Amino acid sequence: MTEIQIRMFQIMPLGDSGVGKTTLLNRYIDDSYIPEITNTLDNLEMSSPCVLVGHKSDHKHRCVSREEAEELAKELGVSYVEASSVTGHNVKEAFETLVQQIYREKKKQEPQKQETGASRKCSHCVGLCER
Ligand SMILES: Nc1nc2c(ncn2[C@@H]2O[C@H](COP(=O)(O)OP(=O)(O)OP(=O)(O)O)[C@@H](O)[C@H]2O)c(=O)[nH]1
Repeated sequence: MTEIQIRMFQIMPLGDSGVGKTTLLNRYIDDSYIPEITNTLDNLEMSSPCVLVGHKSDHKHRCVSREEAEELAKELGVSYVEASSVTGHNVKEAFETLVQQIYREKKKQEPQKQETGASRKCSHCVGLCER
């Protein structure tokens, strides 16, 4: 019988107010876009694993060039993905890139541990099923 492992991760979108954290999550979770969303967060700090998302890639006018953003991602040592909650472009990829990084980190932290059967860590937001 095929063994299925379920891992649960907590993730957190970070960024200035209005960059589109809520809409990005909505697009990923519900595949929906609701443009009028009230502000939900002020500033927060957090450590890696992290993916830098160049959001609103559908926008006609860029605030930051791809080169600048890629340079920043390199400095920070994180992956860079350009995405849009309006069109859904690369939204899935952004979250999957993050989950892959989390998974790699966990593997590094637990190199000896062989898990069998279902394993459950903490709840919220994203679950990854491996076959
Ligand atoms: N063009 C474009 N606009 C977007 C996109 N995503 C969000 N927006 C716009 O940006 C606004 C802010 O989006 P939110 O998701 O509320 O931003 P937030 O980062 O959660 O904001 P806070 O709650 O203040 O932290 C939305 O009302 C949309 O008008 C996108 O992919 N493309």
